[in-house]
Order: sequence, then C-alpha cells, then structure tokens
Amino acid sequence: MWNRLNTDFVVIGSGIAGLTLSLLAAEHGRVSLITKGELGDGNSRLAQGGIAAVLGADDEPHLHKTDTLRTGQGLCVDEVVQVIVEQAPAMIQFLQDIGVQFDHNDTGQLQLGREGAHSRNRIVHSGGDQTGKATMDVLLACVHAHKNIQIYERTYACELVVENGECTGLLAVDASNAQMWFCANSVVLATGGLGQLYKYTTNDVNATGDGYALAYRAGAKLRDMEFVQFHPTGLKSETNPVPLVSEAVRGEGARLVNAQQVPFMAKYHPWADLAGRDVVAKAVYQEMSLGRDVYLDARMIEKFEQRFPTIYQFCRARGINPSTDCIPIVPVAHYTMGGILTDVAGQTSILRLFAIGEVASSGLHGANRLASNSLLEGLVMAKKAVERMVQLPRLQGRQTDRAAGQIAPHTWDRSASLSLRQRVQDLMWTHVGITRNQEQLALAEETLSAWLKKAAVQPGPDVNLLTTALLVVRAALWRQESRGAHYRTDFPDVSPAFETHFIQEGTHESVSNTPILAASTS
Ligand SMILES: Cc1cc2nc3c(=O)[nH]c(=O)nc-3n(C[C@H](O)[C@H](O)[C@H](O)COP(=O)(O)OP(=O)(O)OC[C@H]3O[C@@H](n4cnc5c(N)ncnc54)[C@H](O)[C@@H]3O)c2cc1C
Ligand SMILES: O=C([O-])CC(=O)C(=O)O
Repeated sequence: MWNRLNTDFVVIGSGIAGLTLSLLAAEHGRVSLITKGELGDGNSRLAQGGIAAVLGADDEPHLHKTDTLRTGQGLCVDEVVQVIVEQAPAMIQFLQDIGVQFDHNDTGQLQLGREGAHSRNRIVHSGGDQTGKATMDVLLACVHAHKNIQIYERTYACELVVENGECTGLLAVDASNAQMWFCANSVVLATGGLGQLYKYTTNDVNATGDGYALAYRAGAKLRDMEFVQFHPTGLKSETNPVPLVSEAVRGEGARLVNAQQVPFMAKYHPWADLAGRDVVAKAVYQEMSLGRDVYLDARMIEKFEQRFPTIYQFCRARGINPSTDCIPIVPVAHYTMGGILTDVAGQTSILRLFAIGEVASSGLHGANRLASNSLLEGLVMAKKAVERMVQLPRLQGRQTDRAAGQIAPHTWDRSASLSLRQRVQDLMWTHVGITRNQEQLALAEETLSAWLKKAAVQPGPDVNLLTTALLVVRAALWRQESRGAHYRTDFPDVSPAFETHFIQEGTHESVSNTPILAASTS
C-alpha cells in the first residue's frame, strides 16, 4: 500500500538546484526533500570550474548573454538567457550571504577565472577547484537547519501522480521498501543529468537520467535530448566516474598538445584552447582518431597545487605531476543540454510539475552549454520556480486515492541492474557518442527498444535508464545535421532547416510500460 503523506512542496534531488529550491520554498510551507543516495549526492558537489556571473569592471550582462547565445548555436531561448545572466550577480551575493566563501585576489576582489567561449573573466570559484563542494557544504548545513524541510535519504522517486492534467504528487520507495505517496501542491524534479548512460563520464553514479523518464511517463514534453555535451579533458582513466581536468586549467594558460608536445588547437579554431567545448572535444576526438594521444600541458601554471588542489590530487594518485608532466586526457560525457521543457519559471507542460537544474530544458543552453552556466542555472531557476509555485492556488488535499491506486505497489529494485547498465553504457558510448550516424543510431534504437520491452515487465530503474537512452537516440536520429554537441558524420554541416527544436511528448497512459512513440517539432 502507498502510505499517504501530505506536504506543500515535494522536491526530488539534492544537488544545487534541489537544495536551493528547498531552502527558498521552506519560507512558504513544508518541503519534503527526496534523494536517491545521501543528501547532497549528484553532480553539483563535483563541480570544479565555478559559477559564471558578470562581476568584473570590464564585463556587462549583454556580453555574458552574447557568449551564451553564440555557444548555444541558434537554439537558446532569448528571454531565459536574459533573465539568468541578469540574476547571476544576485545569486552569487545570495550564496555569500549564507556563508559560501569564494576565492579573492590580493586586492580583496573576487577572483574571476576564465573558461572556454567566455569573452571576459567571469567565473567565481571556491577553494580553487572545489566550487561545488564548498557551495554544497553551506547549502546542506542550511537545509539541515531548516525546520520546514523533511529529508528523505536513500529514497527513490518512482512515479509522478497526475490527475486531471495536474501533477498532484509522487510515489517513492525507501531503503526498507516502504512505499510513500507524497501529496503536494507542487512537485519539483531536480534530478540532474544522464552521464551514466555512457561508459566514460565525469558524472556521479546517481546521474542515470531518472527524471527524464519520470516526466515522459507522466506525459510531459521533453526538448532537444540529442544534445549531450562531451568535456574535452577527462583525465585518462578507466574509473567511473572519470576525474575531470577543469576547463579553468586552460583558462590559466594550459594547452592541449600531441605526443610530441606540439599544441594543435589553433588549427581548429581562432580561439584555440579556449574555443567552445564542442569545438575542443571534437578536435581532441579527431586527433585521437588519427591514432594520436592527447595531453594537457599545464606545466606553465605557477602554484598548480594551490589553484587546482582536487585535480592535483587526481593526477598525483596516478603518478602524474602537473608541474613537470603533461596530463593524458580523453573526451568524456559530461552534461545534458536537452531535458524537460520548461518556461522561464521552471513550469513544465504539466501544471504543478516543475523541473529545474540539469534535468530541465529551460532554453539557456541551446545546442551547447557555455562553461559554468549550469550551477548558475540551478540557482536562478530555483528562485524563479519558488516565485511561481507560491502563486498557485492550493490543492488542499484534493488528491484522490484513485490517482495513486492506478499504480500498483511494486517491489522496486532501487538501482538498475549492473549488467544492463554496462550494456547500455557500452552501446551509448560506441553508437551515440561524440559522433553518430544513421546506421549506428538505428541499431541503438532497435537494441534499446528490445531491451526495454523485456524490462518493462517490472517497472523500475532499468526501465528509466532505457527510456532515457531511447529519448536521446530518437532525438539524435531526427536531427540530420551537425550543430553544437550533436555531430552526425553523415550530415557534417549545420542546416538552417534544423534551426528548431525536437519535442518528445509522453503519454500519461504509458505509465507502466513506456512506449516511446509520440514526437513532434516546434
Ligand atoms: C565533474 C563535474 C564538474 C562540473 N563543473 C561545473 C562547474 O564548474 N560549473 C558549472 O556550472 N557546472 C559544472 N558541472 C555541471 C554541474 O555540476 C551540474 O550540471 C549541476 O551540478 C547539476 O545540478 P542539479 O542540482 O541539477 O543536479 P545534481 O547535482 O546532479 O543532483 C541531482 C540529484 O537528483 C537525485 N536523483 C536523481 N534521480 C533520483 C530519483 N529517481 N529519486 C530520488 N533522487 C534522485 C540525485 O541523487 C541527486 O541528489 C560539472 C559537472 C561535473 C560532473
Ligand atoms: O570545470 C569545468 O571544466 C567544468 C565546468 O566549468 C562546467 O561544466 O561548466
């Protein structure tokens, strides 16, 4: 039996987006905060480079906006970019007010770093390359201290409850398999990305893309799922996740070199090592396809250990000293630009269902995300969503037992089976990776569909994993061009005919067996 719990806001996910939203919403009512692992798990605490915000004397919001739009290659939503870059300095101030200590220079000003495709220095960071951890530690302390926030750790969000076109709750199971039905005035998906669909990724093990599948099954619209960003500089390693070597290292002067220690990026782009992430990842991939190993030469960076302590430790653990050795690197799956379609306040296509952070497609990133715009998006969209949610008329417990009753209680395995996860990761890496083509994608679609058919007998994480993988593949098949992070070897150029979005809309009826059929463009 689903055990009914009444609350005002249900928040799924405890990364930067979920924690910030919980804190702000808790000023207006009771928050139930649900997270798959321990509080604060996910990608946010791994963030290295920092948070982009216009704070320098030579910078202006319109420059940050221009950089974001250029990098997104025609698919950003202007209004959303405008709002997010304008709100950025206020959100940095918010973090400082609650206790986050950003790094300062000798004159006491915030130290502003540089990353790819930014025309100005505008990345604030903390502890050198520990921005995610430093920010999350403070947010976690605030959330723990707030009496209006009830925390549910090791609890897996299974299914959204939709009644009469409105999202009225969530079904979840905890580690003891207790089945909870959260009835709320609004439900927020802050479930992060899908990097774990890929064999090589920087993403936390929890980033399995559950939120996309939940939203799809509830009947929500998803946009631009083909755009998965590959970071050019994962530290060459067979571990999961692969450690990241931040783009900020190139911002401090490091250069990509071949085995002969010759820099090569200038031949690919005028901005060389600080070109957009898609350009650099593709260049590294091309060099490697010619059988050449690629390295990052960071030997010129003074006091590397102080500026990048995390990366320094990653390297030292593998016998590399960044001050004397070049660092072997590989491109790895890193970020999901596409996601659950939302407006500028995180409202999805289903009333009372919100999506914020990496799981959302707010329109900030388009076909390719500008570095350090993601933590920023999570912060701003958390604020915007709360402002909208508190205006909704209250449901006041109008949820009917029928809604949850439609979904039979299950014994949920809370993690996808290991062998299936590995098979999906291998398939996605080889067929839906940095480059893709019709043949590879068609085979991936066929294979994933067959696996999904088998898995759908027992709803759970396997179904979510496969559903999300299929959403990526279907979108990649549709986009017969190369734009941003999506590179089709059979359609290598940008096509004006595809300067548009790909929308996949779930059907609410598909709640237990997930046929992925409906798709449209807008
Ligand atoms: C190594 C690395 C470095 C990065 N560096 C930067 C950077 O410097 N600057 C920047 O802007 N961006 C950076 N990014 C990207 C950025 O960190 C993420 O996009 C961002 O943190 C996402 O925040 P989020 O709150 O949306 O999701 P996450 O922080 O990933 O949190 C998702 C949460 O949802 C929970 N969850 C998922 N599914 C379920 C479920 N079914 N039930 C319950 N809970 C669930 C997870 O457990 C987790 O708590 C980096 C990413 C990585 C991986
Ligand atoms: O540190 C990095 O390179 C990662 C980063 O900024 C981002 O993903 O925005």
